Amino acid sequence: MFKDRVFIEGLSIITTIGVYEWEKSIKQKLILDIEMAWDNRIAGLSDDVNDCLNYAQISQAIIDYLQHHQFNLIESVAENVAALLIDHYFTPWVRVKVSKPTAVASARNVAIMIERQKENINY
Ligand SMILES: Nc1nc2c(c(=O)[nH]1)N=C([C@H](O)[C@@H](O)CO)CN2
Repeated sequence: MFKDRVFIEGLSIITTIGVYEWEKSIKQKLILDIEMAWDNRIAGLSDDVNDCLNYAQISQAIIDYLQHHQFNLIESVAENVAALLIDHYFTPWVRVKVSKPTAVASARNVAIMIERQKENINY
């Protein structure tokens, strides 16, 4: 099985997110942890940034996307980010964890996680 990965861990984004009415007029912090399948051999041999899955470019794209879209559920955030990574950055498999650390006062964190893959590819 193909094992190479690119990670983005602890990506912090301030955005409008939440189910309740009072949440729709404020901004809250989300933390994203992302794991993307990618063949790192080409970039590892060429040492050329154009050959890699560029975590800096992708981080900025996710920040821009979430600052311009509003969701109720963190599940929807994860689903849309996974689709962005598969459809626009061509990663064949992703794991996306979305944390909303300030959502439950008595919990250190709450989060959901999904794994998605490009259709017809098994990872
Ligand atoms: N599984 C989820 N449960 C809840 C969510 C969510 O996005 N996913 N959201 C809320 C509210 O927005 C909450 O964060 C307000 O504190 C409740 N449960």
